[in-house]
Amino acid sequence: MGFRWTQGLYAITDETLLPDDPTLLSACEQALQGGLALLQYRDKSADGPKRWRQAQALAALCRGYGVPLIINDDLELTCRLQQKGHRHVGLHLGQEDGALSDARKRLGEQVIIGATCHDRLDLAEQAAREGASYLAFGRFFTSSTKPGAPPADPCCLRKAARFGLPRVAIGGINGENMSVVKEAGADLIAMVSGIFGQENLKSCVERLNRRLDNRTFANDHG
Ligand SMILES: Cc1ncc(COP(=O)(O)OP(=O)(O)O)c(N)n1
Ligand SMILES: Cc1nc(C(=O)O)sc1CCOP(=O)(O)O
Ligand SMILES: [Mg+2]
Repeated sequence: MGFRWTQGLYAITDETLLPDDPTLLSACEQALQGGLALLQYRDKSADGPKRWRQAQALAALCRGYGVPLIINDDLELTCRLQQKGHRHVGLHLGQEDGALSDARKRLGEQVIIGATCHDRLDLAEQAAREGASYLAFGRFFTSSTKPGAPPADPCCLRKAARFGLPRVAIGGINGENMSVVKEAGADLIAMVSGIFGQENLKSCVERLNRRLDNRTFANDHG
């Protein structure tokens, strides 16, 4: 199965917006129907059994849509899914989440591993050297999901083109402001509340995709 994941919308789950299994799975399925490049499972709780159950369900769901599932923070969970045969599962690591080089050794060369770089090119350079598959920059706008994330200027996206890796923009992005990061060079647009905080998720994601593809940012009210 081939996955084309290097451009487009990157939806990230949130345990407050999607508090139980049916809500989580139904919302993710609708978003996948609308067209995602990547889906990230982000659950900051310490409930291991819940995380394992939900991650397995999302991995099965994503496989049906040909979309990679990225696990936030948790190398062990990613390894367990890999051992279960889920070859389309990857990992996202922040600066406090363990060494990217160790994760790359454990997971192998083919697995998608993303790295948080804030707005720092030195962190991006290190992540690229250690084998990152994509580089994530942000936060670009005020984020209700993670208000304390350090702010970033969109110009870091353009400068990061030198690493030759897909660039992810994150933080407070929605249909109204995503043109700013897209025009600055973002390949993937990551959203929590810009997707999972909305109604009618399939049509919401379709609308976001139309805006991205057609670059009809200012006039698209559809
Ligand atoms: C695509 C993407 N970019 C950045 C982050 C943030 O990761 P991190 O800094 O580790 O913060 P937490 O998400 O763990 O709170 C991300 N998860 N995904
Ligand atoms: C998880 C996360 N990381 C960020 C960073 O800047 O590294 S901002 C963020 C929250 C993104 O949620 P929303 O799209 O609702 O703002
Ligand atoms: Mg993290």
